[in-house]
Amino acid sequence: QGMSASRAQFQAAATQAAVGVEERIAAADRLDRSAFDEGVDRVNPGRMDSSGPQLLTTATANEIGRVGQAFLDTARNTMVRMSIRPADAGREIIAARIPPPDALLCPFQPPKCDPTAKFRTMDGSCNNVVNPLWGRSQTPFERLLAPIYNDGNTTERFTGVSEPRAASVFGGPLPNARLISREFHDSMSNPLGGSTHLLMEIGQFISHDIEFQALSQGYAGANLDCCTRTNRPGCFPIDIPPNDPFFPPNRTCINIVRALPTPPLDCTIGVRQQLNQITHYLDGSAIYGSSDDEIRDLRTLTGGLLKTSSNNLLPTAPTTGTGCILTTSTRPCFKAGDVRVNQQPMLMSMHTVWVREHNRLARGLALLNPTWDDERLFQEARRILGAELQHITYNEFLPAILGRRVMTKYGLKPLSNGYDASEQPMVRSAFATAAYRFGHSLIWQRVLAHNGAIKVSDRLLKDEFLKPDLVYTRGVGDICRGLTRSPVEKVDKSLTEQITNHLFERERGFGGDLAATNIQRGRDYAIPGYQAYRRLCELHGQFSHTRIVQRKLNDIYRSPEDIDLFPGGVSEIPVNGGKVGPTFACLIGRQFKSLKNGDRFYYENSGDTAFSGNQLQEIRKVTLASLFCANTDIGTIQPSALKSIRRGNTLVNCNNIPHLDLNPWRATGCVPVNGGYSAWERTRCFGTWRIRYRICNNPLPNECGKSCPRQFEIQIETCGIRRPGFRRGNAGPPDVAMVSAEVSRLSGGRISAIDGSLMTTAMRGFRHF
Ligand code: HEM
Ligand SMILES: [Ca+2]
Repeated sequence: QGMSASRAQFQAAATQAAVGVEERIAAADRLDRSAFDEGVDRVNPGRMDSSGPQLLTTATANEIGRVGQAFLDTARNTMVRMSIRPADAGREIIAARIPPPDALLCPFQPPKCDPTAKFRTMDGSCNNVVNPLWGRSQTPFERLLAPIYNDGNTTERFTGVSEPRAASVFGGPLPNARLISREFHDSMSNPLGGSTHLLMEIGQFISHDIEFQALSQGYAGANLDCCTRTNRPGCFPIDIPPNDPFFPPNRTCINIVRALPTPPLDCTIGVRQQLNQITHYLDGSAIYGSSDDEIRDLRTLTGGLLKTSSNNLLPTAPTTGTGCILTTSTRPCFKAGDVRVNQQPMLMSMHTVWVREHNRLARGLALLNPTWDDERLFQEARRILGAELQHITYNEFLPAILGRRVMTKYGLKPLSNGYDASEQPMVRSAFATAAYRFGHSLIWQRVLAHNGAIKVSDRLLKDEFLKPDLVYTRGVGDICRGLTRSPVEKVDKSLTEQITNHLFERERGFGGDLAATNIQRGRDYAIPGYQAYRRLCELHGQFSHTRIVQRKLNDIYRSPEDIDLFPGGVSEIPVNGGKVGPTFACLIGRQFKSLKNGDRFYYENSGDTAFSGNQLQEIRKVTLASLFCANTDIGTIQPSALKSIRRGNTLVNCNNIPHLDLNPWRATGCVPVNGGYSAWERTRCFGTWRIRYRICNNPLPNECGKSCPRQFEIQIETCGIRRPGFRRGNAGPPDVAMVSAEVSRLSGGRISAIDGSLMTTAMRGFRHF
């Protein structure tokens, strides 16, 4: 009773709170408009700082962001009307579960699904047929723990609705993110013996398949300049503390914009959430895009192929309107299923290899199944490629990162457990903002291209950001070979200076800092601190840091409860056989468990969407080594490409690398029927004659490998005498019109009429149509 009364009150307050929300948002827009008009925010800024080109936020995301802003505004206003302290607002509003007032339109409307569809949708909807929006592109990240927004600057566990986590549990501000970066995340190079830089690149590629946060933009898609105009809803810049060892004195700020707000998926009035612009599923969206519009642009629409440019490179992108904002390169940048493709050449190469793999599969399928049209070839190739990507992730990549014990604990090994429709596939915000950014510690400072005999290019990463040149000059093969012959860094607190001082640098001293960005981003999402996740993972009471690291963290943070998740997690001692510590192993393990068990199309699943046993056997042969062999001129490679060349993993000729054989994909998708034809049948007698006939049961002649040269065969025979021909002496020949009508009926309309001469041949023997 009490509960429902207060819900009604909440509902009434929310309805009132939503009044005038459009005007309030318009006022914020005017601020951005003036920043744009005055040349502060620019579409093509000279400096890019940490987040890179924010231009990459899609129009769809921007629209949802506006609605999100309206929801947030309503939430805040509701709390004021209910006289609830900002400090309690978050907890109260989550508990109240208020449906949106009529004034606010929910941007998440479930689509109609075809539950029998064999292929994934492009946007990931309808994967879960009961909750068709789960995992769709342009839906919110999910959370493991309730956020700690610091509205009103309080320090309690469950707090406000929107302002970043900013306060220490002892009161006062958290340590500055740049300060933590430079004091804690030093730039020592600690190579990880035995592994290659490919471990970094495939890790990044996987992240670009499952998550891409929408960031705030200014007027007309301009990049917000939060260092010049600070106090705006989309701004969350980092002040650079004085005496920075690297940045010059005239640089005082790192430009960070906030992630766009979105309503939660159920559109209750609640706390700020963040938006994932791509499909949460590991489904090849980095290759195909996350919407019907994107894929339309990437396909040739013949033979199931994806577009390429000369030398079998990715298709090129126009310089404007695509997130391609290069000013330094003379060569065009690339277009792919994920717009971040142009970030650096190792990533561009990885994208290229996958597009080539798709086209290789489509061509192979076309040879085996000449009757398949463009759409069928495209979807079947996409389905195989998605399986290959999942197999590489769960069979090669994750075991290297997590070690055998963690793989077993979360059921991540191939062949362990199946689809669970109640498992939410969505990417969790702690994973997106911290745990899976462990990969930033893997980054080696150089980009190598290798031609098999010698290094043909060996430059600092900062000189390759946002430039496709190396791909054009050295080619994808040399860059892939470079990846399998470069070292990778240990996962530890050290991150290369290439990303902590020089990220996207175009003017010396004005690069971004990815470590500081990660910390600031965690606060933007208001994920709780490191200790909260230790408790979630049942690791509290144990120590996972060396004493030196522990002491450093104690020096920087006033309370252990204040420690941000990224620095706390990335600096842990790795688990046995893995590369990350127990907290990140737990968060990564849980995420990939839900991406597996929550994906109806996961490649090992049985049921309607299953691959056959023979097909699975072929998919299980796929490795990064076979992928590179099949799609580049690499020629030789070590079989475990994530591991460096050494005894037991020496270079072998690509001919000796097992590879996927497409034969099990010959003529799938139809049920072979009795040799293709039905049994012979006879009509009743019409006078002294009747028709003998059989029908091809295949969807098309020759489908399923069964011979069925024609659709329909007839013969006209005399009643009582079972042999061809019309016996002289009986009552006259059959009536042409009657036979015609009968044949038309029997053939299901496929043969509309036969004339006299056809009838004569049918009387002499078989007549095929
Ligand atoms: C040269 C290599 C890389 C560069 C330059 C790079 C750069 C960046 C940048 C600029 C962001 C956006 C930061 C923000 O504003 O919040 C980001 C996000 C991210 N990075 Fe990296 N990164 C690299 C490699 C990796 C690797 C190897 C991994 C994982 C194995 C990784 C995982 C992530 C994740 C999970 C995000 C969040 C993505 C999102 O939700 O939008 N990155 N990275
Ligand atoms: Ca995806």
